Amino acid sequence: MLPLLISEQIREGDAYTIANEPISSVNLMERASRAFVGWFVNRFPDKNEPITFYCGTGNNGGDGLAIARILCDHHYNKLNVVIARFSEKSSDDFKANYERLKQTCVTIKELEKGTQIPEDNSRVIIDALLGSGLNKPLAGDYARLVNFINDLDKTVVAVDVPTGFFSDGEVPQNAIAIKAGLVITFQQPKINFLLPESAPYVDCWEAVNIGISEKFVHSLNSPYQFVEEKDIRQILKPRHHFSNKGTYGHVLLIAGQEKTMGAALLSSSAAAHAGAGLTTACIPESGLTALNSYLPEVMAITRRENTMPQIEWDKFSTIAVGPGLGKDGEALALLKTIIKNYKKPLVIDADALNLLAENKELLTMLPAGSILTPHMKEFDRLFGTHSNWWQRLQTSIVKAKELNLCIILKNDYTITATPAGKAYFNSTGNPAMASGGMGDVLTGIVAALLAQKYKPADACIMAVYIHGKAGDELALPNRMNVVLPGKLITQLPVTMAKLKA
Ligand SMILES: NC(=O)C1=CN([C@@H]2O[C@H](COP(=O)(O)OP(=O)(O)OC[C@H]3O[C@@H](n4cnc5c(N)ncnc54)[C@H](OP(=O)(O)O)[C@@H]3O)[C@@H](O)[C@H]2O)[C@@H](O)CC1
Ligand SMILES: [K+]
Repeated sequence: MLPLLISEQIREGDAYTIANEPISSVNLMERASRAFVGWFVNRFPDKNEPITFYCGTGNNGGDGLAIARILCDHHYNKLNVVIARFSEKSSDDFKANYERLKQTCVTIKELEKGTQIPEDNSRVIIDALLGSGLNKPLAGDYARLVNFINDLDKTVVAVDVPTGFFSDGEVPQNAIAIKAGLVITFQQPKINFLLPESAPYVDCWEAVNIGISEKFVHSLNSPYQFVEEKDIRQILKPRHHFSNKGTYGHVLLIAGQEKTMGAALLSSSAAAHAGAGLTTACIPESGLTALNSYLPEVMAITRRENTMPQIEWDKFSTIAVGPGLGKDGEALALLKTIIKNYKKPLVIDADALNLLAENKELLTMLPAGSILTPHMKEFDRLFGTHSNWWQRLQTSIVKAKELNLCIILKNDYTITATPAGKAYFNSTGNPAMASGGMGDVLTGIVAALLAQKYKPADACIMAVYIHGKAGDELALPNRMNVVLPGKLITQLPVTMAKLKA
């Protein structure tokens, strides 16, 4: 896992690396700037393209000056630097890089407080005004310059963080900040890049390694973690010879109503495709023909109106409840019966989450290690309204701990909060997956992995990753606009096999 740090910890990591590698501060800046350039030259290979750098006088500005010099060494020949002298202070590494840049043929302009901003005819803009040192919203000259740059409507590449955008903590609504087409960020994505508030400011980002001490970073034991493919490869177990269907557990999905049988079919199919040894669906009697024809692999327990279904609780390795279940009195009675009789972790999704939201006392009665899979609205119904995602992130951590549950908060970079107080950000998935039924598929995968004896936190992290990865494998190479859930399900065995290879 890649630990994600808040800006104060990022500064500590820089300082630790400087003191213990050891490396001088200006050489660390040089390393960061070279890492930036390494990525930049691949994306912007045209050396005749006019590029303007807007640099502040702190270390972010110092990076900007160093990047301009290094690009000049690479024979980029239309480089202009504008230094925003809005503060009396300048950092030592800024000063050192200013002296170095003066030795090159890069044009340097100085922009004083309150003076007119010069015309800009560049094609590409590098934003190196402010980085992770931001400590208040932009105002005055900074705000004026940032609005000017945004109005130019050019391709903007931000160094480390778009100027004015807070790396962590609550992002003020309508904040004035650079709208970057690309952010080349140092060492780790900043936590707020992974939350929806970043959408207007960060079109895409790339994290480049600058050699910050990994030992130190891990010692901070950050609650925020970024899940990468290597982490999933480590957890995923191979299927062995001489194993049989019993080895991989029995999932029971309690789902569907007459008009929402699709949700039951998708979640059951996903469980079977994600490797559950046996899958049973508890569905309304009217859905039996659909189940038998669509999914001959899946067994059925049928539900009749005003009758509680007969369930042999001990038979099942895990139970998932909710997709298409409805929120009527019968659904509530069924949910209560499940909670009363079943003592292993449950997976709770969709309508079952809304039933919990309306009957909050049930939340504290769920078996330890149970998994909730809310999207934003379901999350707020359960835990109260939130005005931003930073708050939601904090609540997910607090509630997962307090209730001894895992919470999968669905979004781009879906967050899994665990009872151990961690929040894992997923790194797979794409907008083509924004389609009805995708959540039902995820529920089926989570249940299948629980049945295969993965610990609840691992089952969540893996399911979310695999779900997104299957969507990426379908959508990205084929440039698909939409990936339908049924299609994604058939990709699951392929994706899982690749991850085990
Ligand atoms: N440390 C390292 O070794 C490495 C660092 N690296 C680079 O350093 C960057 C962080 O640099 P930084 O700490 O100097 O802060 P930076 O973002 O340039 O801001 C400068 C100053 O601006 C001020 N300020 C804040 N908010 C403001 C506002 N709203 N309006 C006006 N002023 C405002 C505030 O000063 P203050 O107001 O507190 O006096 C702040 O100190 C990081 O993003 C990365 O690019 C890399 O080279 C890797 C190695
Ligand atoms: K910046």
